[in-house]
Amino acid sequence: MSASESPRPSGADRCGGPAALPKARALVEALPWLARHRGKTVVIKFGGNAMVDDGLKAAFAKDVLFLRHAGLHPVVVHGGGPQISAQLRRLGLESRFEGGLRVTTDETMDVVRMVLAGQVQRELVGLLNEHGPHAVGMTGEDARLMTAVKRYASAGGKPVDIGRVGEVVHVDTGALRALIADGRIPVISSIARPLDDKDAAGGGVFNVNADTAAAALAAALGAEALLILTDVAGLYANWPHADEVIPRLTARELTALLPRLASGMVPKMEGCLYAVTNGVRSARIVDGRVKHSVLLPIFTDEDAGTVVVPDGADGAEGATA
Ligand SMILES: Nc1ncnc2c1ncn2[C@@H]1O[C@H](COP(=O)(O)OP(=O)(O)O)[C@@H](O)[C@H]1O
Ligand SMILES: CC(=O)N[C@@H](CCC(=O)OP(=O)(O)O)C(=O)O
Repeated sequence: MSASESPRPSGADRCGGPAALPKARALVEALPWLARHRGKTVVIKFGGNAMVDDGLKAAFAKDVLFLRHAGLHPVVVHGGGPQISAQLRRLGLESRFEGGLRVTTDETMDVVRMVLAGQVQRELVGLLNEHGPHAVGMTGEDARLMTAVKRYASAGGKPVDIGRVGEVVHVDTGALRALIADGRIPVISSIARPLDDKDAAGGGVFNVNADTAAAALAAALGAEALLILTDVAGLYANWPHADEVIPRLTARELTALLPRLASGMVPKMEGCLYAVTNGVRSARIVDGRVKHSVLLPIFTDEDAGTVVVPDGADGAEGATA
């Protein structure tokens, strides 16, 4: 059939047919959220466990770019625990954790820095920059972004020395804000510069848990939201029974729950609590195994994972990312 003989398409066909309607509806539904979040900063922590699949990584990069093109300012903080452990294994070195924190010798720290800044961060920057000159990688060492003091783990109420593990005590957002203002997407590795010259001797740095780093950055930036992507659907009420995800917690409710939580979730929920008690409007644990899990809580009023809100926040759930 020649073009002149083609039947005249119906109105619906010309618009992509009835199958396209849900797409159009989704776009229209996103409109109020687009207006609401425009110009706001969102810190997204991409956990090492959610980062094991290439398809998920590519989808994550697209989501982050979508946020950027929708006028938000995404800041990515990445993990890499499993990737560090794999590299240590290859080198014949052991991985040991105390209270969810890696025991970090000087030798371990070299591997942590190499894997986080040299491998995981590079890969994410590369994926984001496949679509344009958007992403810039940094560690907490760059422009003194994060300064830390030595952190101890706790066992039976006693402090345990876990080596070169740091607790962020100061964030200098200058370079980060300049990148954001320039429309770039910062991709940050959780390594910090020591406050004390003695810890910094010989170029020493600290290994910071990536959830903790993301929370410190979200608070320092006055972010609208902190999203933590991990490998579970949210915070389960009766762990290890993965039956019921807690949809929403206030800061006070989370404070009461924290002493009963198991290790993987402790730095995440502590980070959420820190963020919402230091100016961030909402902090959410999201299932990073689900493609486009970043977009749903920001652009729809779908319940996703577990959201933590400051005490006294109204019930307007969709208003929180
Ligand atoms: N109450 C809970 N709800 C959900 N997951 C929990 C809970 N308590 C402990 N976990 C564990 O925390 C893990 C997530 O933390 P982690 O392994 O450090 O992930 P990531 O690499 O994303 O930081 C989950 O896979 C789960 O095994
Ligand atoms: C002190 C400490 O434990 N640091 C972490 C840093 C990476 C991290 O936090 O990665 P995930 O988010 O993937 O767990 C580590 O060495 O594994």
